[in-house]
Amino acid sequence: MRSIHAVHPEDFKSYQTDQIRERFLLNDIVQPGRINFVYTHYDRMIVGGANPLDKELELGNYNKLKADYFLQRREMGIINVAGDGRVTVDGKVYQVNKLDCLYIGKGAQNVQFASVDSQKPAVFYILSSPAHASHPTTKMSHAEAVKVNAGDSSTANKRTINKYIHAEGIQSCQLVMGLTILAEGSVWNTMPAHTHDRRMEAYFYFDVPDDQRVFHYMGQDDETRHIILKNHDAVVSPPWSIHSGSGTASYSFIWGMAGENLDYTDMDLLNISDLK
Ligand SMILES: O=C[C@H](O)[C@@H](O)CC(=O)C(=O)O
Ligand SMILES: [Zn+2]
Repeated sequence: MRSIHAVHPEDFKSYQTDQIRERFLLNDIVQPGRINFVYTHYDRMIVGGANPLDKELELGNYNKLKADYFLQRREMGIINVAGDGRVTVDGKVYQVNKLDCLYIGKGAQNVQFASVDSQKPAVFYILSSPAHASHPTTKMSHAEAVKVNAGDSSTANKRTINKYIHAEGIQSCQLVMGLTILAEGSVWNTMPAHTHDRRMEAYFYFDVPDDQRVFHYMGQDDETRHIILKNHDAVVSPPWSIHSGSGTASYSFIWGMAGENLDYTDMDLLNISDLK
């Protein structure tokens, strides 16, 4: 499990393209037939992916966690972004199809990931943060997620925000998780932009056509930078940074946070006209 360390906003101002990519880009989490994780030092959020083919993939233990098993002191949120899949938690099987979410509470010891059809494999995006209590393992389908319509086609930011793990949804210790789908012809997410000093955030872009890219914006509001992402790339957003993107085509993305609170609406909104 690779680690990434936290970056100071003053240092970030001098970063060039390579350094921005090295410190924030998680481009290696989805690999065929593998399960991969990156340990971030942003609220100790672990970001991962599981792409099972013919064989199911077992959630392993990692030296870095110094735990008896992965979820001994952690909780986990999983969203499938591809073919039909199954997640088994301590012997109980959950059907997790595209855009469905499974929350696994602290204390679950055995977790396996499988694809229903290896020709159309599942891609499970995984977040895990430290947990102090055990909340029930809960599945929420895409249809059951709370939906918020945001933006407008006249500003190319019409999108539907789907909330799964949050204060009024699936209960957790600190994980907040959901996904946003851009309407056809809309390309801007999270604009107007915001920060939330109380929570880190990670974005994972999916359903980005192979020959298209997302320009993801980072940095303090008066000192922004961009990083260009392809399908299945994730990017970490420090608490001081905006996180917003514009694609060369429509796309979807999973957002996930950990930190002080579970309140989705705790955002410091920025004026577009103040961005630099
Ligand atoms: O803190 C919340 C997150 O940044 C996202 O939920 C924002 C988002 O999906 C959007 O506006 O499109
Ligand atoms: Zn945010």
